[in-house]
Amino acid sequence: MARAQTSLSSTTATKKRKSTGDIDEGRAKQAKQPRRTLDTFFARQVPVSAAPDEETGKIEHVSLNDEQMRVLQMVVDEEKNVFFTGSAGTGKSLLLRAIIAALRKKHAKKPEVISVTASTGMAASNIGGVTIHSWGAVTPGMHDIEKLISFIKTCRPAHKRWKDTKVLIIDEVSMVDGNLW
Ligand SMILES: Nc1ncnc2c1ncn2[C@@H]1O[C@H](COP(=O)(O)OP(=O)(O)OP(=O)(O)O)[C@@H](O)[C@H]1O
Repeated sequence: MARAQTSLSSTTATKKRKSTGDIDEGRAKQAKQPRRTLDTFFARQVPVSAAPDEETGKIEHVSLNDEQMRVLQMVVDEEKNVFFTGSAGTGKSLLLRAIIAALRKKHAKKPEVISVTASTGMAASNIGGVTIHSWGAVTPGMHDIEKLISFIKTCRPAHKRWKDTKVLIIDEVSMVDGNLW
């Protein structure tokens, strides 16, 4: 329900912006800001990496809810293998951006240990990453794992990425071939 309202208001804002200019542009900007409740006002703020359509370099700070914060801790502090999912609009993308920001901060001296990928180009561009296939020289449809590994070894940049990476993020992982992962 909340998600439906969010997309409805942003669609309306876009239409209005075309016809009436500055005032509605301001409203559209306001609508994009997350709402702050009393609880979130006192909660710990964490940085999130900027969404690709936002100004570059801008670091936004948000208050994660308890569940989001727990997942962030499991990934960043406890270094666990985590699969998180949820219904539309439950805050997965925002959490992922917070995780990426926290990992980049933690591994600031060795940025190559973090790889940000997704199963599709669209999902990858939303988090400032690349497709898992181009990142890892993974040939779609190649089901023979031994062959695939031999192929990856011939592709030096991809092979290096596989070896250097300590944290591999895959957004929309459910769309990745189940034989591979
Ligand atoms: N902790 C939070 N504080 C404030 N706003 C939040 C928080 N978590 C999520 N939101 C807001 O809720 C909206 C939906 O979040 P988000 O896009 O991350 O959900 P999602 O689960 O990725 O949705 P979808 O599956 O549809 O892509 C966004 O506007 C986001 O800014």
